[in-house]
Amino acid sequence: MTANREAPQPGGRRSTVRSLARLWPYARPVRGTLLVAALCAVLASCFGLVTPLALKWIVDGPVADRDPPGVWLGGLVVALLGVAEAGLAGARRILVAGPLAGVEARMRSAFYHRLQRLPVSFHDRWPSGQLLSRATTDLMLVRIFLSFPLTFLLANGVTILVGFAVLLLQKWTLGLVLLAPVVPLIVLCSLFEERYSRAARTSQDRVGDLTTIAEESVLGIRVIKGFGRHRAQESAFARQSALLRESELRKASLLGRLWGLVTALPELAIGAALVLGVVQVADGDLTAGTLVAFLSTALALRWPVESIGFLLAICNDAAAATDRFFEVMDAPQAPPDAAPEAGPAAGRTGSATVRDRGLRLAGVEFRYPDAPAAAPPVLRGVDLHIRPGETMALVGTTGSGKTTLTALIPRLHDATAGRITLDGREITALPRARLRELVSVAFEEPTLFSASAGENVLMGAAGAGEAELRRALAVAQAGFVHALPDGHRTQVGELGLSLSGGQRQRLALARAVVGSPRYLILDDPLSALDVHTEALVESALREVLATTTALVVAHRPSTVLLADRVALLSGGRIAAVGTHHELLRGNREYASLMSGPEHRP
Ligand SMILES: Nc1ncnc2c1ncn2[C@@H]1O[C@H](COP(=O)(O)OP(=O)(O)OP(=O)(O)O)[C@@H](O)[C@H]1O
Repeated sequence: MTANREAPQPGGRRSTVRSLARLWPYARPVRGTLLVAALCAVLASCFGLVTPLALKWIVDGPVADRDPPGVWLGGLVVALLGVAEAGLAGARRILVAGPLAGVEARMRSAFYHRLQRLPVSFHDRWPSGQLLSRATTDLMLVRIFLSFPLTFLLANGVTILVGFAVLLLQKWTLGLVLLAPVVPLIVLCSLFEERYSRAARTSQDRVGDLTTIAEESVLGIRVIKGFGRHRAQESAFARQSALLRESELRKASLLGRLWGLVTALPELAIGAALVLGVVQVADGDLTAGTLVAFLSTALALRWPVESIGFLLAICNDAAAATDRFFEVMDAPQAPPDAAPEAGPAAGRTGSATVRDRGLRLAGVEFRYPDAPAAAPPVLRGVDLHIRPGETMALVGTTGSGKTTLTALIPRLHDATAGRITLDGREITALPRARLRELVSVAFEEPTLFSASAGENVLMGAAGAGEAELRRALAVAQAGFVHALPDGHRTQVGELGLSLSGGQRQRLALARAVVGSPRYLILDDPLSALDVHTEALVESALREVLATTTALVVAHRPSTVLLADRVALLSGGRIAAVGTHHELLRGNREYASLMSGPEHRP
């Protein structure tokens, strides 16, 4: 059980700066704070650079003149500079912490909002771990970038420029010696950036794959235990974990090598400047104080220069995270709702001619977006009319497209051709919210949420209250809810796994009927019930079905008998429509499906 769906891979070489620039709309509201924080960092660095000048003054002044009060004064100035530097660094951190946590939270909300609105076909394609890791680890990397490297790249850049200006002013010959490593460092950094950005992307994609395996293992723990697959699952996890470790080590090795060179080259230059400086002092071309100040300034520039390596690394991690974030944010959304119609008829479905009323599918074709080009559509030329108040059973072999067809009516997928109308009105012309008020669905797999049993049911209809909840629970024969410790307020646990399959199915059914929808779509709603409960649910459902127009996917005669007519789906088309008995007598495929191959006309 490893991730078999793959998130789309990025194509081509990307630019770190262009990727990071896309964060601007999210960072914009806190730009003032970021600017003040950057100023604090620049000021702190500048104080660090003033300290060597104070040292020069102490060495060439009070020390040379043997003036103890002067030395004390100099010491006090140096101490105050240090305190100011530390205070500014602390202030910067405090300033950015709150606003940037806000940026991260806003990005996460925007991401979640987007996920909720992306079409089902997107979620069919993307592994859940890839989405989870983008919403968590990647956004954390983005916050780290905004709070640390963004300001420090600016502050360190300014510090390096000011520092070198001071060095050149103090003694330009020695300054040039220190500038010698600049060109090799630029070449090294650009080589590093190219390689590290690829490694960062690989690593973050692997975090997503690992998250998918972990999530599947937790959700599928019953299957894993039931089939004794924990060792196989563990080795799948270990393999993915090893891949992640490998890419993390690659990142560490690239950063280690860069850091080594970024540290060594300036150290060599400082060593050379020291030797040259001492010779110049001996020759009387330079004062000892200037040499001390020069070397102190050079040493104060060590951190801004050495930090370039890991600041670049964090920038690349954040750029990969930003790309991954926007891959989801840029994914095409479901087409927008049609513009609302003006006038009193807007939003109503009741103005149809008698012929059009009810649910009608005309020439409907559907192909999954990721199906191979050569594969035939799952549904083609589907024509079906369910009259108002009628219940139609949909029967077909497994994989014939029944679930696919039911998904087209609430527009979980859009038909690739043909028309679906409710009381003569095309579903694509209805706002989705209105469509989903009119059409209610109980899926074959009854998904529940970490909420109370009652809240799970009431999700089926906005504004429904206690009375509707009780009625829906009664219809779905879900009276077991009242016997739970807190009645319908009892939490049902993640995915409802604390309930039996039949109990989950009855809650899902209650959710579908709670809003007394005008159209009801039930995908094999009774499959997990025992014969006794099934009979009870069926008799209650008959009452609900009498007041709605319903399409019920059925595998068993008992479910089919709830329907007025039956449609047989075969080869992607509606092959026959009639009553259960008519089809049983006249259609060999139907008879075989309902009763086994021995039941032939
Ligand atoms: N998300 C998807 N992407 C691509 N193909 C899909 C997808 N979902 C289903 N299919 C394919 O569409 C076809 C119809 O599937 P569907 O689930 O509609 O069948 P069904 O009649 O409901 O089957 P069952 O009775 O077993 O529930 C199958 O061949 C299936 O492999």
